Amino acid sequence: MSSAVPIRLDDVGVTYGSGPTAFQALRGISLTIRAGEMTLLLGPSGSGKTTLLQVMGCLLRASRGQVELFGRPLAGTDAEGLAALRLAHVGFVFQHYNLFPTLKAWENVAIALDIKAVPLAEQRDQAMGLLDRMGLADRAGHYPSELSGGQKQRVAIARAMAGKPSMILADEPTAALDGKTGQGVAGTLHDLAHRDGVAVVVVSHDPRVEPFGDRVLHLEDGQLIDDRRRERSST
Ligand SMILES: Nc1ncnc2c1ncn2[C@@H]1O[C@H](COP(=O)(O)OP(=O)(O)OP(=O)(O)O)[C@@H](O)[C@H]1O
Repeated sequence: MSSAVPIRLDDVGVTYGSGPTAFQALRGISLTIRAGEMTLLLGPSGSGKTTLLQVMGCLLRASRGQVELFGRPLAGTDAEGLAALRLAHVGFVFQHYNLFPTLKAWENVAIALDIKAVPLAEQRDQAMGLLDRMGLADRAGHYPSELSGGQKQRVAIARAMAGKPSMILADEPTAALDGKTGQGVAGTLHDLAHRDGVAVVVVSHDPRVEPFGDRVLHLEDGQLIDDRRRERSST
């Protein structure tokens, strides 16, 4: 894992559209995301949380300002270069899991290893190891439809971890889960930050996730209005 800062943004703006319908979704965001901690991104609907996560994950280019991933400026990096950076550094977790329904749990994890060109023979072992870590060893041969929401989200987290990413970006990972299950998933993400040194960034509306954040960023109208660090996580 690189020792450089995972993500640095300097005066980043994102404008959707152009002309009279142009909309500024992000306005002058400057921040640094650190490894080994879980950063929460909170804010009202439409405040720009997903847009900011997409910029961090190299899915969306900033309209202005500088973005650096592990010390490397993204300006001037072509689409292929951005895709390579994503593959090397970023794992994504989504609200609705985005698992392949026709693949078993371990195959859903292994597919991320396949993209990373891990030899076939090792894919199953690595996928099983990750599922074991998520407490899902006995569910490895099940299809997503046979898993609970929390189990599906843990498979999705195992898949996100499969490429040994330096950061995990999660968009509303607990929104579809009941309270206790959501807290369990938030705890898992917190653990990945602290035990594996991964930079975890979680967009959430879910107040139950808040205690798991080491740092809480508040966005409003595309601007960062608050940036607080917790002394100690409650987990
Ligand atoms: N592709 C797009 N084209 C035009 N406007 C967009 C586009 N994507 C997002 N927006 C607008 O940009 C603003 C920020 O959207 P974004 O999805 O980042 O907010 P959010 O804080 O994640 O919202 P939510 O909590 O509802 O998911 C919103 O007003 C949204 O309507």
